Parts: sequence; structure tokens; C-alpha cells
Amino acid sequence: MEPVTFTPPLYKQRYQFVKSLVEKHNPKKVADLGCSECSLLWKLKFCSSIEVLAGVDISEDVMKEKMHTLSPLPCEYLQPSWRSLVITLYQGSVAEKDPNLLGFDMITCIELIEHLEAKELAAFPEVIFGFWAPIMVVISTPNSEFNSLLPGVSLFRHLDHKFEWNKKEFESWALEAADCYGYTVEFTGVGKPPPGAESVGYCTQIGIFVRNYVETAEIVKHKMTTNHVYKTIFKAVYPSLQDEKYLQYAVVNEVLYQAHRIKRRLWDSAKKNEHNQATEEEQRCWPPENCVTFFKKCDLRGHKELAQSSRTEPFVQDNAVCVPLEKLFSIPRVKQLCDTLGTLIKMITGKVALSVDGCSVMVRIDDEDGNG
Ligand SMILES: C[S@@+](CC[C@H](N)C(=O)[O-])C[C@H]1O[C@@H](n2cnc3c(N)ncnc32)[C@H](O)[C@@H]1O
Ligand SMILES: [Mg+2]
Repeated sequence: MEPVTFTPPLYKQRYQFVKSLVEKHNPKKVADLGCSECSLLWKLKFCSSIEVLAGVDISEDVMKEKMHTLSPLPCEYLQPSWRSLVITLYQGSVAEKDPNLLGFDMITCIELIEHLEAKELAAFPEVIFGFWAPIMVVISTPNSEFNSLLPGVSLFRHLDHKFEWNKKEFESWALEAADCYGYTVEFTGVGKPPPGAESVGYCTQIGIFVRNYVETAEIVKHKMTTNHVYKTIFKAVYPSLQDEKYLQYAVVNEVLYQAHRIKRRLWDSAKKNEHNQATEEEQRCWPPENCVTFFKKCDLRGHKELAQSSRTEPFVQDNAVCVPLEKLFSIPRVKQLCDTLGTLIKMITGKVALSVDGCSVMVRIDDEDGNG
């Protein structure tokens, strides 16, 4: 039979499998064990349900190679999202208990277990299912029955593999662990066998374990007292609108943008109106030089929005267009950020120029408007 190759490559199919599972179950806290160069973590950081993402690997060097890809991007500071996200990388062994991984919804171990020494593999079920006890565990490992179909594989697929299991071996290990620690397990995989070799099964075999009991807060609290053995080598706290500092920054930016947009609209409409009414001579030297005088000279009552009588419509006062806060608060994006008018006032006070009565944002009418 022809050697089998995969499109997309098998490692990408494994990552996609995990990502789809995350999108289906919406876990908030996800950890990846044996995270290596953090490729799966990078893919998972875009899953909107995740607020806490952690990676563990025995090798600090391999994690450090690409851990910078897990840092927030400049655009994430410019336009923070509502979601909070903290990504942490730990150096340590999955054969050791560390309280940092308690309380997780999902823990993934993609192509990890076959790299564990016999002693580590023996300790691993107690650590992951007994101690960390996440709601869901995903474990993938090579299916040795598929090896004869792969090009250039003699004994194992990788020099560092300590073993490779056939379907029966993996299933009996998984079923024993599930039974011992109160989980149920289902088997699936990625990398379909070619037609005629269906009995071989998937190239990568996967066990999905689901905890079948509820862990009490007291038990978690007690486990939290265990000594920390992992070393934190990276931590990124993403900017989030749940943090008042970023929320205020977003509100001030939005309010200034909207107030300037309203002023610009008024200027354009006043200009158009005046231009239509101007004599031919006046139109020749258009626009007028002094825009403050011009704004005032305009028939303000002719523009509904310029009517000073209404507290919800913009008006001209001294050298500024005043945009009432109520007007700004009626803009969906502002409302979405502030929730109440009181919050809007609190967020912009001291950051944005307000009218004497504190009810309007003032946007100066500058000479440059004359060219607008
Ligand atoms: C084949 S790589 C896994 C790659 C990664 N999960 C992926 O799918 O792209 C196995 C990783 O397990 C790590 N590893 C081996 N023994 C470990 C242990 N006892 N504890 C934690 N990580 C371990 C290795 O350093 C290596 O990065
Ligand atoms: Mg491997």
C-alpha cells in the first residue's frame, strides 16, 4: 500500500480538533500540557470563551523560543475587548502536582504521554485526574497500528518516544484511569486511514475524558495549600474593558471622536446652507476666512441641531460647539461602553473639556475649520 501523507498536516488537524472542542464546550480556563513551542496555545488565545490559558512544559528553552507570540498585539491595546485574558507559562513536570492548574475546565495533552519516562507515566493519572481534576481532559498519542502506512517509520515515529501504543493498549490505559478517578472516556482521532485499511484506525488516537462528579469548593481550597513546584516563566495580562483604566481610555476616545464628528457635520451643513444663500461674489471667495464668526453668522435657528433651546442637540457657544452628554450617550457605541449617563460623566470628567454647567462636551472651533 502507498505511504500515507496528510493534508492539512496531522499536527494542524490535532490543533483544529482541540479548537473545535473548545468552541463546542466554551471552557473559561484551559491548560495545555507539554505545550512545547506554544503553537496550540497561540491558536486557542483567539477562542472567545477562554479567560485563563496556561501552558506547562519540562523544557523552559523550548517554550521561550516562541512565547513572545502569546503577548498582546498593539491593536489589542488600541481596541481592548470586553473579554479578560491571562496567559501563563510554567516550567515543570506533569508528573508533579502544582496548585496553579487547579480549577481548570479543560486540560489538553497533545502528543505528550509517549514522551514520558515509565515513572512519570505512572504518576501522571493521579496528578491530572486525581489532583487537578479538570472537567474535561483531552489526550492524544500515536496509534502504532498506523505506523506501517507512514513513510520512513521503523520502530517509533520520533526518537524521543518512550513507547507507542496500539488502540487496545491506549484504550485499556485510558479506561483504567477514567474508572479509577471518576471520569468517563470516549475514543476518537484524527488522520483517517486510506480506503481498504479502515481497521487500522486513526493515525493519532484521542481520548476525551469527562469528569462525572462535582468537585466541592472545600476540596479545591484544601488542594490549593499544596506547595508550588512550577516556575512561572511568562505571564501576559491582556488589556480588557473590564479593567477601569482601559474602559476609561476607550470611553474618552469614543466621546472625543463622536463630538468631533458631530462638530464636523454641523460645519459642513452650515457651510452648505450659507453657500446656497450667498451671492455670486461671496461664493467666489468661499469658504469664509474666520470660521468662528461664520458659525455665529449662520442662521443657527435654521439648523435644527444648532437650536440652543434643546439640551439634547448641539449648539454653538463662544468659540466652541457644545455637544450635550445626552446626545453622546444616545450613540449606541457610547451606551454600550458606559451603561449609564452617570458612568459616562464619571469616565470623562477631568479628561475632556466640558461646558460650565458640565452638561456638554466642548469642541473648539479652530481656524482650520475654515479649510474644511
Ligand atoms: C512532541 S512534544 C508536544 C508538542 C505539542 N503538544 C504539540 O502538539 O505541538 C512533547 C513535549 O512534551 C514535553 N515534555 C516531556 N516530558 C515532560 C514532562 N514530564 N512534563 C512536561 N512536559 C514534558 C517536551 O519537552 C515536549 O515539548
Ligand atoms: Mg510525539
